[in-house]
Amino acid sequence: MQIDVIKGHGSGNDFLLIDEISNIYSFSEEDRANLAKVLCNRDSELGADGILFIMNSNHADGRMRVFNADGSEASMCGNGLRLVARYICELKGLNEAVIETMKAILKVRKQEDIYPQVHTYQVEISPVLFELKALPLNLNKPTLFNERIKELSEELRFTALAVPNPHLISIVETELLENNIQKELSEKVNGPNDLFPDGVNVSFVKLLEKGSIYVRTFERGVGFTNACGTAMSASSLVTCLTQSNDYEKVINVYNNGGKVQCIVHKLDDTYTIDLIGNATYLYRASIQLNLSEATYYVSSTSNFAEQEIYEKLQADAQEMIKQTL
Ligand SMILES: N[C@@H](CCC[C@H](N)C(=O)O)C(=O)O
Repeated sequence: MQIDVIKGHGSGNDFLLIDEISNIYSFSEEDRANLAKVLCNRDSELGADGILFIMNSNHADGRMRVFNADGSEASMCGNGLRLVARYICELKGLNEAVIETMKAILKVRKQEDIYPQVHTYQVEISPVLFELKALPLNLNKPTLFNERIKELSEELRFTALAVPNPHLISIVETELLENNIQKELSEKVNGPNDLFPDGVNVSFVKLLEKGSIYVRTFERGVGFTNACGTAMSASSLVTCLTQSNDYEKVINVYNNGGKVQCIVHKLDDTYTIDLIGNATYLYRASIQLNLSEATYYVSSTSNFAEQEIYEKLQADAQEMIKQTL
């Protein structure tokens, strides 16, 4: 069969967008998982961190389903939602929209460019849940805020939250970004395990200066990615809870793929986060696919001329990381 995809990225977290609004593909659930495994394979022609299926919704302007590179489905994807926001807004001629995700209907809107000529979208990250059963995390306590998990590390402190995909966040010093600790501990908990039956995304966060943080994430179902939007949002919230940053103020979040901005809102005990950043298209591709044999080839591509401009944002972000990390 032939399918058309757009490859795009948010902060270098790259995805294949498949439009099931304009095309009738009729994928089974098994097909979706297999598509993710086959097309996202980095040794194949396309390769990506995941697939974003863009679908019609009965309750919203569109619906997003996210599959990680290993074929697992995630409840949410912040960087991916910016790409889907752009796709749906452009398809339907909107400046703002609501998009159905697995666990919530979320507001998205086109934003002022975060960097000259870089397509920029703002997406809502919500609901935010601290109850350990929401991740789930099997510890004998209701929540985990800046505390040790003895099974994982004697030294590090963690906060666990679901936004609503599961995240484990640790605020660290630079030395801890320079060794293998994050990879080693992430590999223990990334996939299903006794502590996190559904696995977890693991982020190390370094405070750079007031209003600026650096976040690196080992993602469930993928491994280290250039950036993870939900992780950067969750990390921003954790730095507000620890009083290193302020609610309602822009937090610049640097990552290995560039930079986004987060604004954390607190209303009584309810938190929501605005995630603002690029939604960059790389190219459009037509694929000839043989799913039963798990093979495909790309029959044609056409480039969007957006990456060169994005790389200026990325170079500025890398300079900031180099100077402050
Ligand atoms: N990179 C995404 C998150 C994708 C899902 C994640 N790997 C999970 O399994 O929860 C983002 O930008 O939020």
